[in-house]
Amino acid sequence: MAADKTILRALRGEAQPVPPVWLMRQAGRYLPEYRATRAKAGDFLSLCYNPDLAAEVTLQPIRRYRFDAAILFADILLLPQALGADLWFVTGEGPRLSTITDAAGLAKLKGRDDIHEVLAPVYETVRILAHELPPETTLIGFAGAPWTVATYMIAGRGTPDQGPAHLLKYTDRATFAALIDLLTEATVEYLSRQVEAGAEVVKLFDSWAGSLKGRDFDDFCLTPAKRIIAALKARHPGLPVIAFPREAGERYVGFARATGADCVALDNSVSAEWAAQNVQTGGCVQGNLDPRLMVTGGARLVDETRRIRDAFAGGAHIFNLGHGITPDADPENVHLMLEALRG
Ligand SMILES: Cc1c2[nH]c(c1CCC(=O)O)Cc1[nH]c(c(CCC(=O)O)c1C)Cc1[nH]c(c(CCC(=O)O)c1C)Cc1[nH]c(c(C)c1CCC(=O)O)C2
Repeated sequence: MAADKTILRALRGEAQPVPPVWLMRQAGRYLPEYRATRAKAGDFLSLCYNPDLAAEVTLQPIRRYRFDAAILFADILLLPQALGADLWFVTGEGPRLSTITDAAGLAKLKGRDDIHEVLAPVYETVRILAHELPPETTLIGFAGAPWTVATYMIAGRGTPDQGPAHLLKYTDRATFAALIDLLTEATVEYLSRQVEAGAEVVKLFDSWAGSLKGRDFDDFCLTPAKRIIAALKARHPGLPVIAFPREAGERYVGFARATGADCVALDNSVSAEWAAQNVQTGGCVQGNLDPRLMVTGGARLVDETRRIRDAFAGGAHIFNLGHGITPDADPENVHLMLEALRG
């Protein structure tokens, strides 16, 4: 029965007349019911660590839109916190972390097996969801990819060009590489526990992959993803994995084969027509509608939705945005997109 879920069929490589659909950040500030639950929790991190409320916000977009997948409500920065970094969110600005700038800072972090006490509420959220989701809905667990998580740990915040992480990569390569290794190993443990708790698919978010070029892309995006996917599949045979090397451009070509991912998620900087010819030939793809269309709506949203659906109709495809839906999106536009996709 489970194998008949639309998302799992796509991940096995099946083309479907209407592609399954979910949205990155589908539980988020554009929904009034999310804002109400976050207010009840107090703040974003309290919401992440409250299993009942985190499960509630995960379910909200499923009730409203009947998406084919639910993504666990958590954040990629919970793992650095579990490794011992300080983490807080500044309203209207984003995340802040204590910084890792040298070997001494790295040495203070915990080991890959010492993360589970902090992350236990996340596993509990997964268990609740595995129980509460409609039987046709696939539950996706996730983690940040090592490079993207490292960029936040090194800079202590989001950065436009990931400058501090690139500098550490050149000035103290041993520390930088050791941080990537620790994150690679800890991510395997973290995702493994999510799968044991009931996640059916896992997704690796490498939001800043596009700033790695040449050999750096191989060493710090591709190779860690390959190691994580191989270790997870050894422990959980048949586990489908979605990889999102955002803004990888030409490097999307062959990424699934090189890493062992079952699906590559595309941002909206590549055209669906190009990706159908150059990426989808290697297996399932996910994406790639511009999230701005969820703000502007109208005929353009309808046309672009159908264009992307039709471009990928020859192979396996999971419909999604090219990046997360934004707080200024109109919830009605999600209905408009779903009607265009299914009609
Ligand atoms: C880089 C990154 C982060 N977190 C994540 C990424 C990778 C994907 C991407 O590139 O967007 C991933 C993430 N963050 C969140 C999820 C939950 C699942 C989902 O609905 O997609 C997922 C999968 C919730 C969240 N994570 C965050 C929110 C908004 C917080 C709030 O409610 O105030 C949500 C719903 C906060 C967050 N978390 C992060 C930042 C930079 C911010 C601040 C920016 C912002 O406010 O949008 C780190």
